[in-house]
Amino acid sequence: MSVSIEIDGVSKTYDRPGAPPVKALTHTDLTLNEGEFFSLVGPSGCGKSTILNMVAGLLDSTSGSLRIAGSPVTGPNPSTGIVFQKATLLRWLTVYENVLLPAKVANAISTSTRDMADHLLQLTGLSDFKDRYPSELSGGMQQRAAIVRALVNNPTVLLMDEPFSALDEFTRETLNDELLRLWTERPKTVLFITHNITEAVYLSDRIGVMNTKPGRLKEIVEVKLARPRSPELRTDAAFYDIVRRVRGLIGPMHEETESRVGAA
Ligand SMILES: Nc1ncnc2c1ncn2[C@@H]1O[C@H](COP(=O)(O)OP(=O)(O)OP(=O)(O)O)[C@@H](O)[C@H]1O
Repeated sequence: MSVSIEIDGVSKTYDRPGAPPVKALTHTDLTLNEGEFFSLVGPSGCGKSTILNMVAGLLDSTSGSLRIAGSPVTGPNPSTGIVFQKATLLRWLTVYENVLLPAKVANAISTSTRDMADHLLQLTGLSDFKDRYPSELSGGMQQRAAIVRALVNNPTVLLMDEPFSALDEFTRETLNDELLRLWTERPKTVLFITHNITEAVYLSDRIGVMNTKPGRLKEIVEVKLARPRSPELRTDAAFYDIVRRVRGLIGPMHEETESRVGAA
């Protein structure tokens, strides 16, 4: 199995003018294999987004190195797709124009890009909405469009920072299944951040459990559950064993974080 993302001795301290620096992440080593679905969970402020933003090339590390497919991360990379908690669609563009935007910016719109956009819009049930504007879509539909936009260039790496946390439980579970379908159809390495432990277990091959003060990777839990996964899995005893294990590793602080996020 080839290595996809390498995080090697990475730490991050945020310098703040006129205020003490914030040590967000201590020495962290993590390797993701090609095609792996890997989630990061942990209490608020443990450095999950900091790791994702460094892998995305949006943030420099203070020390250590990050590589994707063997090449150092030096900035945003067209072969890395990113989905954030908010869909960040441009409100003056239609859904179709939004999903084609990264290809347009990269000057790479071709028949195959359009075919890919059409295919992904169909897979996510958005075909009939492609000429609508973001404000005409529900939150779940907007997030589907953001996922299609991230996948249109067929990136080798997909980074997702709490992509479903603003959605209701039913929509979240539906999108979990859609995401797994898309990932199975075109395998890619996924780094996924969530506060929802059942979501992490349902989606992932492995889960990195982080701790705070200072932010660090505490343990990696393997999710040895067969694929393809389907909703019944959520009531399976083996599934719940893993959920309990991850919850136990995070500790009681997480209950507070989960309810805060749930209430948001
Ligand atoms: N630009 C910044 N300047 C200063 N401190 C920052 C900055 N960004 C993040 N931090 C701090 O770094 C630490 C890690 O933040 P980060 O957002 O990576 O955590 P997280 O685990 O993703 O949190 P959450 O689950 O709440 O999104 C926190 O203490 C946060 O306050």
